[in-house]
Amino acid sequence: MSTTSSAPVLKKPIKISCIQLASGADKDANLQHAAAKVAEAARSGSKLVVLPECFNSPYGCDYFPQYAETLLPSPPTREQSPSFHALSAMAADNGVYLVGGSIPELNPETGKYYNTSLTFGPDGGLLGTHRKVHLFDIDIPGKIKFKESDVLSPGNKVTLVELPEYGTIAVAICYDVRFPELATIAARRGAFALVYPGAFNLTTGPMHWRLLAQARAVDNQIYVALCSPARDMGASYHAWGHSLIVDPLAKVVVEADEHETIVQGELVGEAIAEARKNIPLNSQRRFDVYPDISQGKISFDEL
Ligand SMILES: NC(=O)CC(=O)C(=O)O
Repeated sequence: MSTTSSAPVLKKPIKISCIQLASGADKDANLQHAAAKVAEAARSGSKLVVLPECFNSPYGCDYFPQYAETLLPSPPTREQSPSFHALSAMAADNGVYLVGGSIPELNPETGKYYNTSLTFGPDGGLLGTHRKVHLFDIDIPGKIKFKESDVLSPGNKVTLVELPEYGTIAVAICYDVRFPELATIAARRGAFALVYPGAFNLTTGPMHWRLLAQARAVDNQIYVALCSPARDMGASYHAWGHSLIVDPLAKVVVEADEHETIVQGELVGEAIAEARKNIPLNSQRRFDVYPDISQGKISFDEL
């Protein structure tokens, strides 16, 4: 049988905002627009703000090299990464934790590109970096073919980010949501929320976007937030939108349509505790029958 931690995973309520940002090809304009929206979310009381995958560029393999920024050595200069500095300022100016969507990254030493999410604290300091672990390589004939691995390299860590007054969140990106192991490891290591900047599309979005958010929530009895770009039918990739927040019982708290908007919810520790008390999965696991995947050799980006 398993052991259960009785420690609260969320110390006090926190309001989260997922900004379903409308962005285009102009990076500077995207950064300015994101800053205005983060300020709007903060004014409404959110202390945890999330931006979408590739929030400052179009999404697609053709765009990654063109928009890539250099993040290492950290901190990068403004010339190396204008987005790093813009995100740090958005967090500090508004006193919020900011999961800064994702940006294309170039590691100049290896020449490899990544899809990378940066999380900043209310003082503007970098708290965590997640490189998309599972690359979006799919081929659904007649519908969508996408091969991130043509350009990108995968990250190799589970990313847990500590928000000192609140607890720990896990950050991963889009396709990562399809892999329950990563979510379960993060939850068993104490995360109160799984936060995924993501950009599903008009084929996979209606099939799986909400389902996957609810699946990760019900598996792990914690909150799940998915933050998409707004849909732009003039872009080469048509994002599904539908940013949403799901509670620890897998109920959809709020879900957007496809247009630019901010979806918000209050995350409370009692909801996690109650879900886990009423349906006590954590004390019923059978690690004598199957292994505990949260133990053993795991690569963490844990700050
Ligand atoms: N864009 C992604 O990374 C993933 C996606 O669209 C899907 O899994 O579907």
